[in-house]
Amino acid sequence: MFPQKLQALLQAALPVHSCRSVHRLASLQELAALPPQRKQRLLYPFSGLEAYLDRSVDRTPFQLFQPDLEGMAAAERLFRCSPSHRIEYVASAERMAHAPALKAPEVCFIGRSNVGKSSLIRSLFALVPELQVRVSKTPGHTKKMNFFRVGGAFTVVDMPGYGYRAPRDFVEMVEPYLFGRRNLVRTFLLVDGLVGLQDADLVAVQMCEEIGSPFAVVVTKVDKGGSGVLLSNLLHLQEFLKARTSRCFPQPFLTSALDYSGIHLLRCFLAHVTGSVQLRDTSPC
Ligand SMILES: Nc1nc2c(ncn2[C@@H]2O[C@H](COP(=O)(O)OP(=O)(O)OP(=O)(O)O)[C@@H](O)[C@H]2O)c(=O)[nH]1
Ligand SMILES: [Mg+2]
Repeated sequence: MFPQKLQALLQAALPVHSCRSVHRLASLQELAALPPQRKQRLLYPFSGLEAYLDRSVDRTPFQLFQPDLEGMAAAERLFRCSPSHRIEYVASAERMAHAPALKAPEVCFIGRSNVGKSSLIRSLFALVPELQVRVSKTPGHTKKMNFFRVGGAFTVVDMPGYGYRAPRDFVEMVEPYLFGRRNLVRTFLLVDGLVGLQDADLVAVQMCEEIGSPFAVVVTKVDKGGSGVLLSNLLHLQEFLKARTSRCFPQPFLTSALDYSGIHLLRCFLAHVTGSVQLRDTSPC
């Protein structure tokens, strides 16, 4: 048999789910072909809503994170694998004591079960399709803290969700991590754009404030449903954050794991807060 034919047969026999294909909007290069307005909405989803959201807010302390394309491209390079920069799953832990001893700056994603934590992380890592980040329609899917290494630059931690079908030992697992992990540089609290802030989120915000280190809010699933609901949830969120928090980054990050809105910006923010890229004209966040 010809070697090429043999290879083709072998490839046909490989399980097709071993590697996802890369979504076309996951890479900045592919966005160049989009109409300018669509590209702007995808890269800076907050900017289109700023006029509405900003009206009740004193602009002076309002800090927008709006890196240019060059900055986003530098961040994107960190989210691509190379032989000297491996992006990989490291370990899962049910207790802080079992968390891997990693020295790089760390960021973690918390939020209600089903809010889209794992999906968001999966879209951040979409340029590494062989990396498995498991998501599910069923709330309570992620049961442990999952650690992903981005070369030597930083670590991303996917947390189990709180609320409905949360692991019974959620508090014992997550609280010691949030209060005790010394290399944790930023906590991202996810809120569903269409559901808005829930009681359980208020407890999580309170906890983030008590931890005493900076955190940011990520609004998920902005592709879903009408913008009216999203807008009113955002106004409420913004008023709440302004009145009740002192550690939260004032700009919520609007994202969709489905159409990649805000994913490029969030990659850049992660790279920035972990000190992995230097951006022009951007103050420390
Ligand atoms: N339309 C839309 N659906 C999303 C988005 N992100 C997540 N989902 C869906 O929401 C459901 C839950 O997603 P997960 O990422 O597993 O949620 P999670 O927060 O990790 O959930 P737990 O692990 O159970 O805490 C899945 O059905 C996803 O497909 C999004 O941006 N847009
Ligand atoms: Mg999950």
